[in-house]
Amino acid sequence: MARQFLGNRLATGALIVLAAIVIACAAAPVLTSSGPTDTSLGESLQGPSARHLLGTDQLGRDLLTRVLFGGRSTLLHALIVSLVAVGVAVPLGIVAGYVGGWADRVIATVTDIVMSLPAMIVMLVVMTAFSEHLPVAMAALGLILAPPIVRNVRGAALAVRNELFIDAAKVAGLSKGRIVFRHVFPRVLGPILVQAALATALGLQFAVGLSFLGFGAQPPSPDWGSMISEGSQVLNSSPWPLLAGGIALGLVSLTLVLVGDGLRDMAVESWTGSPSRRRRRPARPPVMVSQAPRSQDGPETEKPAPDEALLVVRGLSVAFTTGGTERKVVSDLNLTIAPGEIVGIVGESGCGKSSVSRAVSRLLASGGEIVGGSIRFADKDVASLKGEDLYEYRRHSVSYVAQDPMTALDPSLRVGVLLRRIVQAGEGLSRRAADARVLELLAQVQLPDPAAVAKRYPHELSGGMAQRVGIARAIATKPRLLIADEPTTALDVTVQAEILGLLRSLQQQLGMAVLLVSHDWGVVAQICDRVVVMYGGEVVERGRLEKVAREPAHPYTAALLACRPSSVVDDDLPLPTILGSVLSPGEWPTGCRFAARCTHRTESCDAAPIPVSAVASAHDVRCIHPLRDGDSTEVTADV
Ligand SMILES: Nc1ncnc2c1ncn2[C@@H]1O[C@H](COP(=O)(O)OP(=O)(O)OP(=O)(O)O)[C@@H](O)[C@H]1O
Repeated sequence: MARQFLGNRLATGALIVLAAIVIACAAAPVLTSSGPTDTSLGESLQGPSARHLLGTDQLGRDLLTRVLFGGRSTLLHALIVSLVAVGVAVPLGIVAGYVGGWADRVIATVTDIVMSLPAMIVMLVVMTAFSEHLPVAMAALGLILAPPIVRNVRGAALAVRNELFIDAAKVAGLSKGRIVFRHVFPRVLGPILVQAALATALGLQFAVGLSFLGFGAQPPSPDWGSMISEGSQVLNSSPWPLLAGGIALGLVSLTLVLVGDGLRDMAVESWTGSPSRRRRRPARPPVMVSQAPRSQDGPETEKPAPDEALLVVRGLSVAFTTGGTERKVVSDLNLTIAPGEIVGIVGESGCGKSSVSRAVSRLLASGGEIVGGSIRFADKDVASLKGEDLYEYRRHSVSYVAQDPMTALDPSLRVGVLLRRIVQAGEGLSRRAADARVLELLAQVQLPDPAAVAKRYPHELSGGMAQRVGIARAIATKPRLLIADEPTTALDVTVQAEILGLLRSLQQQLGMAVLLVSHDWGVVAQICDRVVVMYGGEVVERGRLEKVAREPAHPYTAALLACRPSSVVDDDLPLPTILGSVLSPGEWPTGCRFAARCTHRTESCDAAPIPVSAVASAHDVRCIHPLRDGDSTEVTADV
C-alpha cells in the first residue's frame, strides 16, 4: 500500500509539505526565537527579510512565528471536525450499506434531516451558545458534515456487499462482524480517506472563517483566521500580514486534497490490482421461507432414500421481484443429492440453474425469494435458518465455488491471509497452526509452491490458480456439499479439464457431495454421477448421466447434446444451435415451456402443465412425447 502511495509523486510531495507544516506548528516553541505576541514597534509592517522570513505585522510581530503558533489551534480545530465527521459517518455508512433494511431507512431519514438544515445558521447558533468553546463548535460542524460522508460510505459498502467474495466469505461461515471488519472496511477505506481529507479541508475553512468573524483566538493570541482578519485591515500598507495567513491556509487545503486523492488511488489499486478486475453484482438480501404443496415435478425414480440423502429439495420455487412485479424463475423443482454424490444441473443461460444453487446456499440476490417448497440439508430446514444456525450451516455444511475466480477472492488480501482468516474463524487455531493449515490446503488443490502463492494477491495469480485458491477456500471448512456454479466457464479449455479433475479427486478424498452447475454438457459429462436438465425454470429431465447422455428422452436434452462441439462430425459445418431462444420467466406458457422450439410439438403440449414421469428406471422426463431409441436427436438443432 505504502509503495503505491509513494508512486504518486504529487501526493507524496503534498504529504511531505503537509507533514512539515504540521510538525513545524507543533514544534513552534522550539523552532522560533521569539513568542507570537512579542512586539517590536520599530519593525512594523516590514516585508520578508533574513530576520523575518515572512515579514512583520503592524505591531512588528514576526509573521512566521505567528503563523506557526496560530496553526496549532487552527489545525487542531480542523482535525476535530474531521474526526467527528468521519467517526460518526463511517459506522453509520457501513451499517446502512452493508446491513441495509430498516437500519438503512432510519439512517437515511436522519441524514436527510441533518442535510436539510442550513449549516451556516446552525453554526452561528452553536457559536452563540458556545462562544468560548470553539472545539465544541467544531465538533458540531463535524456532525453537520457527516451526512454526505455517510452516503458516500453507504454507497461503497453497498457495492462491496454485492461482490462475489462477500458471498464466498458468507458461505465460509464468517459472521457479519468479521465480514465487515475484514472485507468491507478495507474496501471502503478509499472513500473514507478521501472524505476525511476533504472534511479536514472544510473544517479548516470553517475554523478560519469563524475566527475571521471574531469567534476564534482573541488578541493578542494568533490563529490563521484572526491573522487574515488583521491583515485585511492593513492591506493598503502591506500585503504580508494577509498573505502569511492566506498562504498557510491555501497550502494546507491544497495538500489535504492532493493527499486525499493519493490515498484513494492507493486504496483502489491495492484492492483491484487493475481497474479491469472490478465488477459489480446486483444486491442480495437474505431469503424468506414459504411453502408450496402442489408439485408437477413428479417423484424421482432414481434417488437416494430421503433418510440417506444429504440434500432434499422439494417443490422449490424461487421468484425475483423487480419494479414491484414478482416473477418466478424456478418452479416446483425436486432435487436429491446423496452424500458423496456429484450431481450436475445443466441448461442454457437463464433456465434458473444458479437460482437453484443460490437458494440451496442461501445466497439469493436482492429481490430473490424462495416462494415455495422446502430445502432440507441433513436434518436442517435450510430456508428457515437464521443467525447462528445460518452461519453454522454455511460454515460446516455447504461451500460455494463461483464462476469468476478473480471477483470471488477479496483483492485487498494476500491469499495466505484470506485463507488463514477462514481457517481461524471456525477452528480457533493459533496463527502458526492456521498458516500450516493454509499451506496444506494450497498443496491439496495442487498449487505448486504453496508458500509463494500464499504471499501473492489475487491479481498476481492466473485464472486457473485463482480458481484453485477459490476451491481451497471452499474445502477449508470441510463442507459436506460443495456447490460449484460454472466453475470453469472463465477458464481456458486445458485449465478447465484440470479444475474438473481436481474437483473429482477432492470429492473422492474428502467424501463430500458436489452440485455442479453448468451450461456445458462437456463439463457435466466429465465428472457427474447424475444430471438434472433444466429448462424455463423447471426440471425437464434427470437421471444417471450415462443414461441421459446416451438416450435423452426430452427433445431439449437431445438438442443440447447435439449442440456439443464434440458431436459435430464435419469440421467445416458451423456449430449447431437450438432454434429460438429461452423464454423469459414472465413469458412461460401454461403447457410445455419448450414447445415453441420443439419440432415434436402437438396441440396437447400446450393444453396443460406437463408433469414429470418416469421413462425408465433411473430416468425421468417432463414430456408427453418422449424420444425413443432411433428418434432423431437433432430435430431442433439448426446448422
Ligand atoms: N438478481 C436478479 N434480479 C432479477 N432477475 C434475476 C436475478 N438473477 C437472476 N434473475 C433471473 O432469473 C432467471 C434465472 O437466472 P439464473 O441465473 O438462475 O439462470 P442460469 O440458468 O443460472 O443462467 P446463467 O447461466 O446465465 O447464470 C433469469 O431470467 C434471470 O434474468
